[in-house]
Amino acid sequence: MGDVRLVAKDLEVGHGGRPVLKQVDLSLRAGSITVLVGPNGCGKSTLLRTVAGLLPALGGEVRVDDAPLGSFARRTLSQRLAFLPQTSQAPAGVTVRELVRHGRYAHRGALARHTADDTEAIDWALDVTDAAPLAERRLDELSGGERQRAWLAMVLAQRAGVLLLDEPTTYLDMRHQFEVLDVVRRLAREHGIAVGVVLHDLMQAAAYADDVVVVADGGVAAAGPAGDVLTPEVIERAFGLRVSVVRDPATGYLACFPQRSQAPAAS
Ligand SMILES: Nc1ncnc2c1ncn2[C@@H]1O[C@H](COP(=O)(O)OP(=O)(O)OP(=O)(O)O)[C@@H](O)[C@H]1O
Repeated sequence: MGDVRLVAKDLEVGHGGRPVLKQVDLSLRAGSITVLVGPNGCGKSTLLRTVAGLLPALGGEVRVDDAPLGSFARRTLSQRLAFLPQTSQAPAGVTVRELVRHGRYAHRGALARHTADDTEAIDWALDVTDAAPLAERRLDELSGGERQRAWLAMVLAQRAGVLLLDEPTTYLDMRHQFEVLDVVRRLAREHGIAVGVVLHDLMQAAAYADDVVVVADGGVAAAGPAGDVLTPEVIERAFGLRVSVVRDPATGYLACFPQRSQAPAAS
């Protein structure tokens, strides 16, 4: 198992001093994907934004590469940790390459000249997200899936060891959802990035997670390896939904199926 890149201990998160989640422990390891799941409004985004340093913690601590989150200046933190929020806005008319170049501001500042390192990081980020053919296209002319790959390329160009993604598959069709998650898995496996990702779809969580954190009822309801955590009991407790969990013999991936009260119509 890879080194711990980000750790949260006894973390309390919330808004305006009002707690949403308490006693959260979380570890993100190099080369590993940790998926946060939980019902709507349970606090997944609040947790991710707090560990990204965008919301103040109400209690407990977050450490990145073994240093307190608060000890980093914004730019040095961006070199270690990249965060892609649920929705992002770009200036009108910006091209994909210009957007991805923004990811390098963490390293160079907005006004500094670009170096060969920057060009290499931008080309790598475009390449690994299959966004290179889109590089000169305007972001506002792309499909939702193409645009999402461009945003992902932008955060990758930061070349951070920790990648936090808040529902990166929203608005994507099934093929593009899996394409984006395949890219994320490749980043973890081949580049040793520690990934923390919020996903709504339990099928995707089961297929891509090394570890799962189930957030519900004001805290962490269960956490650990996907195969241990994604059980019918845990899912029913957290989501109020009865499911069957099976392992696909062809791929070895876990899959969750809702149990319906009515049998499917005969074909
Ligand atoms: N900026 C804010 N100010 C005050 N309360 C907020 C703010 N953002 C979120 N909340 C509240 O915090 C709680 C957790 O919201 P959060 O967005 O973290 O949940 P979530 O699990 O990510 O939800 P979803 O699955 O619907 O995206 C909710 O009760 C929400 O209303």
